[in-house]
Amino acid sequence: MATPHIAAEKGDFAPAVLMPGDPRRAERIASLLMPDARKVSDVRGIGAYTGTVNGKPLSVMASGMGMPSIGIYANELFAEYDVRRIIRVGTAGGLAPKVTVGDVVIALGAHTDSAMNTSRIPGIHFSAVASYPLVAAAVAAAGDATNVHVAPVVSRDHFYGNPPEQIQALADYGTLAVEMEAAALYAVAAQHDREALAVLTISDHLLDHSQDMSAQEREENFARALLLAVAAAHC
Ligand SMILES: O=P(O)(O)O[C@H]1O[C@H](CO)[C@@H](O)[C@H]1O
Ligand SMILES: O=c1cc[nH]c(=O)[nH]1
Repeated sequence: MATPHIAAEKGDFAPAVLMPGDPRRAERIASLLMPDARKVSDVRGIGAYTGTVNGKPLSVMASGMGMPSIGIYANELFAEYDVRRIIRVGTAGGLAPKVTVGDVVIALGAHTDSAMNTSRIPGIHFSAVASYPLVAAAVAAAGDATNVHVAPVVSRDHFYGNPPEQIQALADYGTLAVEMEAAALYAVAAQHDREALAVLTISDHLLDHSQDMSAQEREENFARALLLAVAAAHC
């Protein structure tokens, strides 16, 4: 049984899926975590892998970039493959002085400028929030690490051209980072009565670009976030 975007059989996916944006990061995570990983789909070059970690089943699949893309994959995984939880393992731009490059943000909620959530419930400003048990598991796995934060992020439709006054206002409201998928993921999970979380590594900083990661570093630097994501996947 296939969907328009996933060529896999029912049962090919584990109940928990780790979902980075980058297909190469997905491949890296799968080979790092799961020596027994097998590729279960490769439509559009979006590899999906299933194996086990410490004897527990896990899948890894990329989302591509942006809310429409993650919305498609999350919908198909929840609706057709009986996936119960998706944990995004992404990168994000820091937007407040409190975070630095390499820090991890557990995204408690996600503001958005996307019409995808505005149009969900007419007349309502939808609150895109993470699933509490997954947040709790990730926080517990972080222990007393000082470079792990639990806070709202903003999911934007545009990568380029963040309006400075908007970024400042978001920071004033306690928002720590900007990325492009969490708000849609949280909404799709709520729609399907499933669970979701985004664990984000700060890859660059909007206020100081001197420490920004290269494309290669963005593909490779996810070890700390991965520990928290696996804890949430298997809680
Ligand atoms: O590194 P990923 O997980 O793709 O996440 C971030 O990077 C991409 C932009 O470069 C967007 O998808 C954004 O959300
Ligand atoms: O600045 C950034 C970095 C990663 N992802 C984003 O969407 N923005």
